[in-house]
Amino acid sequence: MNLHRQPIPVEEAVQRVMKHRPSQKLEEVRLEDSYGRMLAEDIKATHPVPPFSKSPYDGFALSAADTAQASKESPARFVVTETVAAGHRASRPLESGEAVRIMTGAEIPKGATAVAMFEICQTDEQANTTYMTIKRSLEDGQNIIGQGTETEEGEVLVHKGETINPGIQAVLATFGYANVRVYQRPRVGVFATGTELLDINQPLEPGKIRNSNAYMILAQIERSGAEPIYLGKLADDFDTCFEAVQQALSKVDCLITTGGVSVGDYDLMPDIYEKLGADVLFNKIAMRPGSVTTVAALGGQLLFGLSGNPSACYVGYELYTHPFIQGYLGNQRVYHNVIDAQLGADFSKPNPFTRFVRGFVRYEQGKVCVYPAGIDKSAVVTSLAHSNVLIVLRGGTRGYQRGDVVRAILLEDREGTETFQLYSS
Ligand SMILES: Nc1nc2c(c(=O)[nH]1)N[C@H]1C(S)=C(S)[C@@H](COP(=O)(O)OP(=O)(O)OC[C@H]3O[C@@H](n4cnc5c(N)ncnc54)[C@H](O)[C@@H]3O)O[C@H]1N2
Ligand code: MOO
Ligand SMILES: [Mg+2]
Repeated sequence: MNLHRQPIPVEEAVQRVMKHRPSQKLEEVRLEDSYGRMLAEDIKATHPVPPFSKSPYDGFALSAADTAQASKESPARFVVTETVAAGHRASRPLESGEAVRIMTGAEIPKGATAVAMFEICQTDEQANTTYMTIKRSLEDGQNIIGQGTETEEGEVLVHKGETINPGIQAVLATFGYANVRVYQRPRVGVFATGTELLDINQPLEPGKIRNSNAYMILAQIERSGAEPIYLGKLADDFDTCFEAVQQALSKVDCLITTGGVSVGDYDLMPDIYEKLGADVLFNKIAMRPGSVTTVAALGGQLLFGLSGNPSACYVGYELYTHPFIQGYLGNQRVYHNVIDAQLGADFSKPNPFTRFVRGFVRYEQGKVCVYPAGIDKSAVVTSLAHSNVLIVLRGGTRGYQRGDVVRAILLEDREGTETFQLYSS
């Protein structure tokens, strides 16, 4: 066991991971299963929108020229020839002096150049004929949504690499994309290691704790847009762990383990990487928490050895595993977005290494503030419950005061950013 590991800067660790940027695979999914997936094709308008000129109101379609002289004193009078509901078409073109009763969304009949809303029209019946009178003039094109006025055929509306949101799903449906090409979600395996771990449905026993990290990581993987595969928990026994890890590699795109990466007698991951012949990219980072986060590469696959301490595990995932997963997903903006924000509370602990404080955002009188979410210790789990940012406190600083401007990494923002920038400058 090498007790003297050389810590590398966070940026360097991120770079070493991203050098292994994976290639993407495509698949087709049904439109109803596409929410949150990343588009692998540009989406073009396959027809104009709207595909035909239509009425935006319930009213009467008529020729605007017929209303040119209409006034209170001498209203224009029309014969109502028929009623056209949405989904139907007029039986014949309109002639001068005729109006068609038309409903919102129905196609404008030939010969009509405007629509008068019901509210400005009067109707009356005479000898089985319905008449409509109007006391004001209309302009050509008034109250008509013209064919193609929203979008012309051939226009690229959504680009490859965009994440499908409800609006994109509506656009896809508009153009009849029953299936859509997206980037495959990588299958990310998760093992929790530790003889002390109980399943979540087991009662507490002396010296044991429930396995919380696995469930946290499964949700983090989901939040990153990948497919989590829970592979179970492993006792700290070398042969068991080695076999399990080796076998898992053939079933997943990349593998996360939690626990066993430090220098303890039962921290087995370093020896497992060695026996696998994996290339350890780093095993010590100048950061808190998560300094022992270890990443190894084996034949194009990455093995993320996250810490067992819950907060360290959480931070290690967001800094290193999240951007790597974005690579699989075809996302150009692989890193979490960052903002400058005011620190909402004093943070008096000195920061020998760059510190990633789990916190949350508040908007206060137009200002964006970030607050530490609770006890700032690597071994703490409860403060994670209210965390949606990592507050970045520079290494080599003696503490921060409320009101200081700090950087915060946004964990729940979907936008992302192309460059990894920990500090403003
Ligand atoms: N002599 C040294 N000791 C330690 C060092 C060091 O540099 N020298 N580093 C400390 C730091 S920093 C951290 S962080 C931890 C990292 O430990 P490991 O990643 O090896 O993790 P374990 O030892 O397996 O477990 C640590 C802690 O976390 C709990 N744990 C583990 N798995 C889970 C789980 N799935 N759910 C909930 N909690 C879990 C475990 O019970 C331990 O309490 O090492 C320090 N030691
Ligand atoms: O990796 Mo430990 O969390 O640095 O405290
Ligand atoms: Mg340990």
